[in-house]
Amino acid sequence: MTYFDWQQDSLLAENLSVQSLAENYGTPLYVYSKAAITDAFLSYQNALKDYPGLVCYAVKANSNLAVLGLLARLGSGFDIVSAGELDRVIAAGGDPKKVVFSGVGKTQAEMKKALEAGVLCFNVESKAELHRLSEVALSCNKVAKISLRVNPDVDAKTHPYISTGLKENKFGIAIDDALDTYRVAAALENIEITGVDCHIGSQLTEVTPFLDAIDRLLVLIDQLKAEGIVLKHLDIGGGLGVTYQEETPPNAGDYLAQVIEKIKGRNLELVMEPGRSIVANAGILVTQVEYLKPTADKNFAIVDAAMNDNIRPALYQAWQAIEPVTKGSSEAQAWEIVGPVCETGDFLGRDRKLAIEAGDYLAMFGAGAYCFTMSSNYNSRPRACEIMVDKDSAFVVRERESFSDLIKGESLLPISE
Ligand SMILES: Cc1ncc(COP(=O)(O)O)c(C=O)c1O
Ligand SMILES: N[C@@H](CCCC[NH3+])C(=O)O
Repeated sequence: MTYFDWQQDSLLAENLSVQSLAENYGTPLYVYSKAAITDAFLSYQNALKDYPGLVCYAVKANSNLAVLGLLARLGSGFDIVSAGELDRVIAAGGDPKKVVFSGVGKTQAEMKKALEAGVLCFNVESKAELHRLSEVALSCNKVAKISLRVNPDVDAKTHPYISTGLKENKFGIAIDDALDTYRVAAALENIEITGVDCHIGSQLTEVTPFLDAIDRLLVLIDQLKAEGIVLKHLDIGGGLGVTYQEETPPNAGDYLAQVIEKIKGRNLELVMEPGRSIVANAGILVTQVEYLKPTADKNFAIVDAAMNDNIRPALYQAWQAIEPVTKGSSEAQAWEIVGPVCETGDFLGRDRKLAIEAGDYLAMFGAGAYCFTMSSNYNSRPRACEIMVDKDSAFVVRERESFSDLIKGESLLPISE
């Protein structure tokens, strides 16, 4: 099923006209499809029907409460990287006992909060973190369940900024140090070893790097077993890619079938942390063309969304499809789709062949993941409104920010003579 589809010349979000949504709610506007999120989650969940496992949606991809609440009701667990994300999960009705806590820089306060909430597991990324976690757990009389995030040194073959499993990356514990670090963990107070974890990068379009990483972890799991450290779960992280342009990533079912084939018979519960593959193609960013500015060199279409709304093109040269939401009859030309922000890098798309006029609405696809969550107020731009569509209904799931949101917490200096 397609969730953003064309009916004659008009783009629909489920059953609703995107043009009408833009007119009603204003732009820039994020539009999410409830059915798209549900189906993407269920493709993971269904792959686990004959194997014990837990899908822990990576909150960082899209942390809107409505998204988290929807996934919580479907039975999802969550992968978090901050106390703020834990608070969001709880506020959305998620179960902290299904939460894994990742991240290289957990503070003492964050550890305490997560211990008190009773999270399922801490994915520990260094020996120093292990010592700190033991101290914090001791001080609040809790036992911290842990897995070590192992950096298996495999090439995820993705953009260098979103590759995390090579030894030069800051993430995880080098595979060669993992055994020793588990021995340290086994001797620490208030620490219970429950698993092992790896996350080698994001937007992977092949299964091989995942399987290579798992092979390395299985060797480690056997070595640990020989020392009497028996792991209950294997967390394979997130990272499965999506189609933005012409990528052909495997679907979740095929990917998980290969993972399960590799680990079956080992009595290991499977944990995973997908983010992008659940929400990316469940969202679009709708923007209006403010001005057309043809120049001798290039044609610029200046739109009302900018790098502060979606920084992916500026940050990773990411390509996301852009189309007018109502197809007109004007002639297609190549346009640079740029925002109003005062940066040369403020572009959403380059050299796009489009038939557009000032006032038209454009949809940027693949905008459900790592778009709103990485948005900012740069240039004092209020963040966009987010809505979720469910068949024939639309719900505002985050209001457009106002000037008072922009200056919240700020104050003028007292006047001194
Ligand atoms: C530890 C961890 N888990 C899960 C994810 C989610 O990854 P993705 O959105 O690529 O599925 C990330 C982000 O890459 C991550 O850093
Ligand atoms: N923000 C990145 C993904 C980062 C993954 C975080 N571990 C993107 O938009 O592609």
